[in-house]
Amino acid sequence: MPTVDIRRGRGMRTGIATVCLSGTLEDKLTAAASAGFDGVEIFENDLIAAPWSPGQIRQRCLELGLSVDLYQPFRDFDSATQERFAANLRRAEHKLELMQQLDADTILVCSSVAPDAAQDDDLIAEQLRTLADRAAERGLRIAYEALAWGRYVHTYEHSWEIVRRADHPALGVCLDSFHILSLGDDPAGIRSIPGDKLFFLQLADAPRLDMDVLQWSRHHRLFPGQGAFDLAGFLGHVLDAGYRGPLSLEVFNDVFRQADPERAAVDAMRSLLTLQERVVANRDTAARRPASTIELPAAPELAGHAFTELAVTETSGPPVADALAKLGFTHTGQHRSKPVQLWQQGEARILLNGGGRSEQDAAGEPAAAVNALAVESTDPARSAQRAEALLSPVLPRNRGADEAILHAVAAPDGTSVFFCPTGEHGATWSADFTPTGNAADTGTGLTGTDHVALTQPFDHFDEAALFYRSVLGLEPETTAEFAAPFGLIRSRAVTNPGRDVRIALSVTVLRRGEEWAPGVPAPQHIAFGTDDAIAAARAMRARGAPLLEIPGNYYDDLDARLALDPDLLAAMRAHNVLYDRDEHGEFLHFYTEVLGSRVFFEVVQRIGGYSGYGAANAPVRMAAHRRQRVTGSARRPVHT
Ligand SMILES: O=C(O)c1ccc(O)c(O)c1
Ligand SMILES: [Mg+2]
Repeated sequence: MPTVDIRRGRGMRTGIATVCLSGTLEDKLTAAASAGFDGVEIFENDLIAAPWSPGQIRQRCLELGLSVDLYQPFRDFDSATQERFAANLRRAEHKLELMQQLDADTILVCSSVAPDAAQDDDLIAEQLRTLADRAAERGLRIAYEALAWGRYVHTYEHSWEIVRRADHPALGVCLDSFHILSLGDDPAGIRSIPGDKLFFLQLADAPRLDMDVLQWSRHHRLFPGQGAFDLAGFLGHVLDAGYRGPLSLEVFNDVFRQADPERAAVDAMRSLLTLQERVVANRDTAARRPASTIELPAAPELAGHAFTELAVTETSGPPVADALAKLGFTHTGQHRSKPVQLWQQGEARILLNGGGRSEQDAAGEPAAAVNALAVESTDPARSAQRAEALLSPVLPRNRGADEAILHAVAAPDGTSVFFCPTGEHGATWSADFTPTGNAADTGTGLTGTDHVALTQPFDHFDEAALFYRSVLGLEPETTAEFAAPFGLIRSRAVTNPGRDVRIALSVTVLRRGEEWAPGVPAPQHIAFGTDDAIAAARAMRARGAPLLEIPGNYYDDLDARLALDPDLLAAMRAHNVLYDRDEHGEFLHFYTEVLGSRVFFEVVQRIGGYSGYGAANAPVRMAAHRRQRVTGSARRPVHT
């Protein structure tokens, strides 16, 4: 059996197509190398636009430690007409010559989409055999790929049938997970292709979209683990068939094309590391594992939100503290060495860190933002080791003597993620706080933290979803998309199996312009759980909490749609409580106004098995927050 390279202890050889990354060829190669890829697929357009000769590109790749695993694509090769075929063969000779200078031994020929594509298996096989002969003379190989929108050949079964008929040692197939999984083809059939005929493997995930497959492929591909395809199952079949080439990513994505290539390459590498881990986990016996497996520290089980930390300033701190008091929290502790307050109610804990730097945001609002979220881990040190193995920045801690060691990493949006031990809090981080001696408030019925919701930077939404999935071992829930007052929003939550850690990520679907950008920029919120939302709203209102007012139209529509119990509807209307339900249960929730630049709180009551986030109500909330910004705090009088 051919051996598999093991470089840097990272399992199978990895590769990335230059088309995945933004920038010029130089930017792309540097980014691929610094993220630790072994090789690249060079896209023809990137080479044509590069100032270097193919020989110089080869030299640059050598310096960077990258092999050129594939040159691609060669389009519309086969042809029903003799003249066209002769011209294509001439074009191919030029490219084979170039590949020798580039030191790339395999070229990807994709199935024809041309109007004059041959529609005869024997003819295509014969033409490919001719090409394979020419390649073999130079010691090169042809990998034939079925594009999902190929004119005649569009399935991997068909591409293999043609390769089989051609029966040439320099001709094999290129499998691309997107083309196969997008059409709903069963990848199990790959197992019947001889491994030495699998010349190349391209991996891409994608969200499930009901759209033209070419548009889907060219704009919406994602790195493995970011979309809806079962890439681990797919790769399992390919490895079982005996494929021993690199795992190479080929992702066409409009956002990645604009994003920082260094970061995108790290995101890409993280996806391949996690994919290999999942393939190994799918195997029941060691004998069936890939010859070189990666060893990642397994993700320890998580057991709830320990605390969430807000960075506030001298201006934003006092109103946030005042709001917490009116929500029924007690200031129970003061950090021994830092300007940090601990506020608590039930198992809900908020740290107010007065070390926030910027005094104001662009709109003149005093800065207040989530800067850390802390989850309980059954093995915090291993959580941090895993994060590091998955290329996440591990954060240094400047801690005072005797203070708890907290393991922390930076999430893609810069939020610190702390891993705290489970169980008795006194023994660990909370021991860093001196009790204030404040008597615990009777509270307003909040039990703990239900979720933390963070708007992601436009360029990093899919990266963030993969980060929480791979690094923390959380599972993504369904993606929701809704039209909000200031643009389309996409949201996706990740959660642990016990659903006591929930992080809700959202992003604008199109990049926001500068001209019209009202509303709350990049809002963040912390949602607390309760067993009685109406009672909590009533109690908070009585204390003067800055609760968000919801328009009457919303309740009229709820009544029309759902015919709720009139007393419940009246209570929700009186207390600005919103409602949602699904086949599993019901959801009552309400919000505070925005406090400072971007943060607010939510209170949620889950009834039955409801596990969503009331996404349908988010546009109403956003409009209400905008109104609050425009009119100032215009609350209705207190009803108790
Ligand atoms: O979209 C394309 O044209 C295209 C080109 C080369 C590929 O390998 C591919 O999967 C798609
Ligand atoms: Mg492809």
